[in-house]
Amino acid sequence: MAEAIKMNDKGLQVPDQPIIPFIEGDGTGPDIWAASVRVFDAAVARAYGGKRSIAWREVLAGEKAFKQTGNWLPQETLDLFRDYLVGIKGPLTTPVGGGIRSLNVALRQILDLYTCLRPVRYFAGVPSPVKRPEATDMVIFRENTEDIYAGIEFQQGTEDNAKFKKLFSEAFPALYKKVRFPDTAGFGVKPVSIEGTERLVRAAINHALQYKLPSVTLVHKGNIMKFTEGGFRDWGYALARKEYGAVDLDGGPWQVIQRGDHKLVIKDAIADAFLQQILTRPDEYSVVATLNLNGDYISDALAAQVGGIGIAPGGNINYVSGHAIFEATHGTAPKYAGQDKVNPGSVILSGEMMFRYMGWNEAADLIILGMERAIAAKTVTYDFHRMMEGATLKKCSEFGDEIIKHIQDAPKSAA
Ligand SMILES: NC(=O)C1=CN([C@@H]2O[C@H](COP(=O)(O)OP(=O)(O)OC[C@H]3O[C@@H](n4cnc5c(N)ncnc54)[C@H](OP(=O)(O)O)[C@@H]3O)[C@@H](O)[C@H]2O)C=CC1
Ligand SMILES: O=C(O)CCC(=O)C(=O)O
Ligand SMILES: [Mg+2]
Repeated sequence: MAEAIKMNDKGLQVPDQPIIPFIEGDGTGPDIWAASVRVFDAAVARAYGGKRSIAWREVLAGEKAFKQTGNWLPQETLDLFRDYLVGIKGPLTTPVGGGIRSLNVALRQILDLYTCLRPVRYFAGVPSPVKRPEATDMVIFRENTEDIYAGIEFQQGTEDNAKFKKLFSEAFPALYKKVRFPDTAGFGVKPVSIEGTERLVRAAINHALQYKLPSVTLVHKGNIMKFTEGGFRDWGYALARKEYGAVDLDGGPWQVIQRGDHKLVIKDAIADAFLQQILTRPDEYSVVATLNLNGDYISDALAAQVGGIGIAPGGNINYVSGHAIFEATHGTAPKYAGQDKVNPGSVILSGEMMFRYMGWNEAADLIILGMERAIAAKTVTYDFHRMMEGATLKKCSEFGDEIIKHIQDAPKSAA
């Protein structure tokens, strides 16, 4: 019988037939979802021989929701993600400038999915713009509910903007003088809190300790934004000391947490320098904990480094409530919509993360195996094909078929 995944004090409780809500997504989302769901079902069937299966439940958001219900993000969608705890989604469009605010960001904020977890690893054979792509092996923990992404903005020329300026100029005249062109300025507010920082940094340190990784780097622009990004750095270090017994390394500010023979270094880097060092010295970084906007930029940059956004997965997770929605790092790639062309790899690997989160490691391992073998055989979508010598071009659906073939051919021991 299909049932909901639950969370209790022992952790996530996953039945053999969990109901998993999914959003198809806008643009290339439907093509990608069609290929991905077949891979998920094939991996589960091969791993558990019918003992386990997923009861997929479509929920609406974005253009499809608007067409069918007149609402971009129906309440029912939020209710079902809340009730079923774990879900997966395709990308959703956000217009630039005016129009609706991001539905992707709204889902994260409404469900309080405070960590955007984006692992970045290299698959052998993937074409990359750097000389040693295998040296990049990082896990990004991007804060998902605060920062300039909170959407607190006052549009230039509006009544609210005028009201905000009046309050601001009266309360903080000296600061207001710093606004170079006050008459024509839009304003944004950047909230960054101790609680928001602590829960994100805690998730990053827990991950590094669980997998015995060498370092957690707090990435910020705290030299300029002292009380937001600087706060993030200071509160991160303070949390490591308070909750994990971190001690200063060579007089600080870097720290070390010792757990048996595992030495975890807590360090920090200023975001601009970090962005050049991930290219020049990627092996010096492992777990990265950062604020919302930095994390957005860093995710796409690191994805490109290991071969592109076509295989960049992610998950939005609340480790306390258990709620999680997995999704690709990329967007809707609208110019390719309906062409059965783009790489479904990011959503397929987001599903792999989802299975691992559910404790279905056998299905997750098979997805990795299928992906590795499809790439090694050079049967790839256009994004890899255009940079690979001697590759065979596959459509989005065909790349899914290739992965399924390798999953079904996998030796019993792999399943
Ligand atoms: N979480 C979400 O749902 C996200 C939604 N968005 C939204 O998506 C929309 C489009 O954003 P945009 O800035 O164009 O960024 P996109 O990530 O959608 O696309 C940018 C480029 O990345 C490449 N790309 C993206 N997806 C794939 C894929 N599956 N396989 C291969 N290549 C891929 C393509 O490169 P090339 O041209 O070289 O082929 C594409 O033109 C916007 O409305 C944005 O707000 C953006 C990010 C995340
Ligand atoms: O919500 C969007 O449209 C963009 C979000 C984004 O780029 C991201 O989460 O990486
Ligand atoms: Mg992004």
